[in-house]
Amino acid sequence: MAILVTGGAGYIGSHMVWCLLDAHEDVVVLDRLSTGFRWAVAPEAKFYEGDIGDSELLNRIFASHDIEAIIHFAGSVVVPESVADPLTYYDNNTVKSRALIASAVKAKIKYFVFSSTAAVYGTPDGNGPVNEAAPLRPESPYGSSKLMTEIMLKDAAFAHDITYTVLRYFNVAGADVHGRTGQSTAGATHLIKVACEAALGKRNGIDVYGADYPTPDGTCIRDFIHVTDLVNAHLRALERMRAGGSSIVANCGYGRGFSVLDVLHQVKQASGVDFPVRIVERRPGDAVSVVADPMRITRELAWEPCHDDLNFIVRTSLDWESRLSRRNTY
Ligand SMILES: NC(=O)c1ccc[n+]([C@@H]2O[C@H](COP(=O)([O-])OP(=O)(O)OC[C@H]3O[C@@H](n4cnc5c(N)ncnc54)[C@H](O)[C@@H]3O)[C@@H](O)[C@H]2O)c1
Ligand SMILES: O=c1ccn([C@@H]2O[C@H](COP(=O)(O)OP(=O)(O)O[C@H]3O[C@H](CO)[C@H](O)[C@H](O)[C@H]3O)[C@@H](O)[C@H]2O)c(=O)[nH]1
Repeated sequence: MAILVTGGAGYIGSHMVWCLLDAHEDVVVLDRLSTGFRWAVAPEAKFYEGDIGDSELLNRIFASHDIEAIIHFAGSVVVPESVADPLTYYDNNTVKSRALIASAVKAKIKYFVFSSTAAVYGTPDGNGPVNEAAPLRPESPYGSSKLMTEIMLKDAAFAHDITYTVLRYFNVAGADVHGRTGQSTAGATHLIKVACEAALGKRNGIDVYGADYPTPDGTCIRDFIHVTDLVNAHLRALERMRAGGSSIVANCGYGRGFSVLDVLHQVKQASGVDFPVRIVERRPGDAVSVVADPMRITRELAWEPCHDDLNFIVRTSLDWESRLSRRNTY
């Protein structure tokens, strides 16, 4: 049987594809290549270029492959973009996920893993780590669009014979330790990616969006998880469901927060480049501090992170960024 990876040409999805192939799984990828790249998909995976909302294409995929599970990464991922263009986010993340879930139910797919986000929590109460029972108060259309998909999945699984795992990612960063893939989107907005571009001279420094937040150094705090640990959690989720585990929602993070300035300090140290840092206005939609309580994933999925180290995360990101420069100058 095969695993269908939607968004498998994107940053996290392309790592998932390698991880599944390394575990000797058969992999089918569906991606419309809006932010992903065909070259990022491992050659051993079967690739379909198309949209998750195209139910005819999905029917063809289900007819051609014996799909056991769907791991659903495809979506639009930039928080401020969702604030500026909410309806596009609701369409791509919610409406099209509904179509994908409907196709999965119709085809009697057994297992579904969904990429959700810490953005469903908004700004958690207090400064401590947030667990899965915390109130769900997204502060951006991006977060709301993902929360709606979580709700649809829960209701669909109640009514139909499908088991799901919702993984709420905190801030994903780093790159494949073998250098096979990494974050490659041009004009990226993610902090570590932008900082690495600045370190390698691809940008003229970095803007820090607000240094007047109620945190020790005034900048926002995030829990950065290495992408390899993250995709391994998906593999654990699949194994757990295959062993009869019931539907579950789990945070994916390490449980430790770093401020924006902490991260920039690490990137400067690891690269040896003192790039310019400019403090500018706050960015709409940013929560102050978002750190995971990883208890559930550790316990239920027997997940053991291997790369809980900001310096390692930054170094693999820098390595990938250098590879990308060489690749683009071929
Ligand atoms: N990067 C993070 O820090 C982070 C954090 C939390 C959650 N997530 C979630 O993880 C998933 C993957 O994120 P990413 O960082 O790899 O983003 P990405 O933009 O690199 O990957 C998304 C992929 O989905 C494809 N895609 C988008 N809409 C599609 C559609 N309608 N049909 C088919 N393909 C489509 C894109 O071409 C791209 O290859 C997303 O669902 C995102 O919400 C990411
Ligand atoms: O050039 C930059 C980029 C980011 N930041 C700051 O760095 C922090 C992290 O920002 P990112 O854009 O890297 O990530 P977000 O926390 O906004 O969002 C990410 O993590 C979320 C989960 O917490 C979502 O899942 C989302 O998909 C993913 O983009 C924020 O305070 C942001 O204002 C800067 O100061 N300058």
